[in-house]
Amino acid sequence: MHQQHSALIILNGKGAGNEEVREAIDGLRTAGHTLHVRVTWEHGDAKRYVAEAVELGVETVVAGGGDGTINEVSDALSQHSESSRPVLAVLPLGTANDFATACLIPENPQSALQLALQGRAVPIDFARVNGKRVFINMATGGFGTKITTETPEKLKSVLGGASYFLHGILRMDTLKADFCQISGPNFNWEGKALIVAIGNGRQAGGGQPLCPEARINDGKLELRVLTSDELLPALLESLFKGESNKNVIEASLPWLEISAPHDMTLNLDGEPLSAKQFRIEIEPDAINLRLPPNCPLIG
Ligand SMILES: Nc1ncnc2c1ncn2[C@@H]1O[C@H](COP(=O)(O)OP(=O)(O)OP(=O)(O)O)[C@@H](O)[C@H]1O
Repeated sequence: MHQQHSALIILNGKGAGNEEVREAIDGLRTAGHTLHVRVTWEHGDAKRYVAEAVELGVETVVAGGGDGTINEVSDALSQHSESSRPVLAVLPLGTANDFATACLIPENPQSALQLALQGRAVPIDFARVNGKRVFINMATGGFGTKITTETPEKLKSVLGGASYFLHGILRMDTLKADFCQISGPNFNWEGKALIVAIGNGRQAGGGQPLCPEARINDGKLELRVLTSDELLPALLESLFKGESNKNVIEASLPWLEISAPHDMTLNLDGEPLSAKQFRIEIEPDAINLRLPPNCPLIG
């Protein structure tokens, strides 16, 4: 017998006018599924809608947007007890959609919503930062200043073509290598870091596989640190292509701590966080996510 499902879809306002989404939702409602739709206008809206979804007792919360929306929805879900958390699903409507792309979640709204309602729910890990916020894809960081303008002209003039990647990944307009210490179980490193990538997922910055071995359900974070004062194109290429290089430090850890004498900025799936100390810890199997059967991020 055809099974009916319930979901609350949190649509980022930027994608609210999408006709394909409207048609797909109409079709699924006609087929008997219960779909509540809520549209965000600004940061913070997703949190209220997640609370409403928990109250309604829907099976699934669908994050309709880009990586920033998935991050906001995941973080809001992490604030509810594990037993009351609905299953998470993704309707990719962002610009880059790095998490959805790496998971092979379909781009087409009709297929993405079918998966969101009927797909296999797989337990995946949360990465929690300083005991508070969580991310499910990637934290990327470095030392510099956060972007102040839409076009990072300063970065472009210094780095040329590489600026696009750095801006997309780090959301910074200046970048310099600086001293930091990173530790975890049986792991200690200190030195000058230019870029730090901590992956639960694999890619960021519009298709850059910074943490190519990461799995979202392995209880581990994949750490990759680019250590150099010089932004040599070859080094960047190694980092972006996931190749080994003597200037790239790699480790796979259930938790890690970073401390630095100067403020460091981490971009948590689009959300910047500046501090001198970070502790990032995996919470294994913290949330169920609807994934296609061929998802390569599942170990
Ligand atoms: N109606 C709205 N208009 C503009 N921005 C919004 C709206 N509602 C929420 N936001 C903000 O949008 C941001 C999330 O955007 P999101 O990352 O989903 O899109 P994107 O940047 O296009 O995607 P990607 O990161 O995949 O490129 C959040 O910071 C959120 O506060």
